[in-house]
Amino acid sequence: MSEGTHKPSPFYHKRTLRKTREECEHVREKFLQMSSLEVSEEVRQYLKTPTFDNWQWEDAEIMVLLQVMYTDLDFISTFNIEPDVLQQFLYEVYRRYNNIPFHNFKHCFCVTQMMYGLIWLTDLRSKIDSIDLLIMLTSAVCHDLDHTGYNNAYQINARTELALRYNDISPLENHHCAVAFEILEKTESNIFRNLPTEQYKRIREGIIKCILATDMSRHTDILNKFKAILPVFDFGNKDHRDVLMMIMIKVSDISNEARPMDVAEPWLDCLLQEFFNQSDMEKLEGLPVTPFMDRDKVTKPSSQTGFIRFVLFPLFIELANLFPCLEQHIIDPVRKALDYYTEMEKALEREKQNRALNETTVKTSTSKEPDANLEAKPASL
Ligand SMILES: Nc1nc2c(ncn2[C@@H]2O[C@H](COP(=O)(O)O)[C@@H](O)[C@H]2O)c(=O)[nH]1
Ligand SMILES: [Zn+2]
Repeated sequence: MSEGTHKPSPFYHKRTLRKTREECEHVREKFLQMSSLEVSEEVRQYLKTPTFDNWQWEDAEIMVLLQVMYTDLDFISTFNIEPDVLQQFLYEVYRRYNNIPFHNFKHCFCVTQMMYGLIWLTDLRSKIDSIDLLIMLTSAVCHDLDHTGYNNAYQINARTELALRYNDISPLENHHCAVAFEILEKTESNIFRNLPTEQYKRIREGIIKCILATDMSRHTDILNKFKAILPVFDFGNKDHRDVLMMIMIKVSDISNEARPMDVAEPWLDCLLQEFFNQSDMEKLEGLPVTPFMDRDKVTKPSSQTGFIRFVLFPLFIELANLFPCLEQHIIDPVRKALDYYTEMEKALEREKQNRALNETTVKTSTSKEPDANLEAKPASL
């Protein structure tokens, strides 16, 4: 579309994404009923592992599980968080994740659950202050609030309200963060309301840093910073801790392939569904089409093999350099996923070649048909 005529409504995508009031109220009631029930020790332990299967749990149960994380990391007692305020916070968070294929409340849960698992697996409680752990967990909970299913490239190219508001600088991540603090501005959902101003300031600064770090356009920059400090890493150094916190939210954010195959693969289907929705919209609106989202070019294996080789491994390996115990939990499963998608890629390639071969055979045989007819004609002709 030409300049000037292209004017997508900034609220174009907002009509159908939002959860309805009825849906929210229904989940809230269930959550409140369930939250008084005791979660078993078996589930509490399972919740600390990257093998946790999110697909077995409905949204109200997921809210209870998030509550368990705050409780079992002792945040309730350490930061004097009232149970009803935590419940209201979690409800507001649930309400403000949209009904979209990938960046939804279940993604929020998975990222938070991975962060929670990493905290336990690395015994991080013995290495850094609780306040940093609180920042990490809460950042994970809030990191994609009100995601519309269209990435930053789209926001910028379509000149959406978010891109305008944030001057094309990480529009989504800035928005997720702003929504988080909108929730925290309300007294009834401010889980930090009993903290002294200085602590609140530190938490706010930390959450902003962590959420903004999830913009993948900053990936290489953040990873290089981490690599540079790794040989002299010091848990007592605030600058080092800040980079580690950013790395850990990044790892958690893109960690689906570190999960068992039957948990991870449906997530890829959801991601591709969201990618394809975006590229369809880009085509419809005459915007540049994001190549890795184009349904005419991308397959499941082609999407994953490159992502695993060039994004996941380089990132996960560095975190495992600091915490060698993570190798078996996040590197080994990703290696398996790479094998799985490499095989799938080969199978698809074979299928494509066979199809091409069949088409050539059909073409050759049909192009021979007139000759055959001719041959069948009487010699006198
Ligand atoms: N091809 C794949 N891309 C992935 C996968 N997991 C994540 N991603 C990409 O990274 C960003 C993560 O940031 P978020 O804050 O938006 O969640 C996501 O949007 C994808 O573009 C994956 O398994 N394969
Ligand atoms: Zn995310």
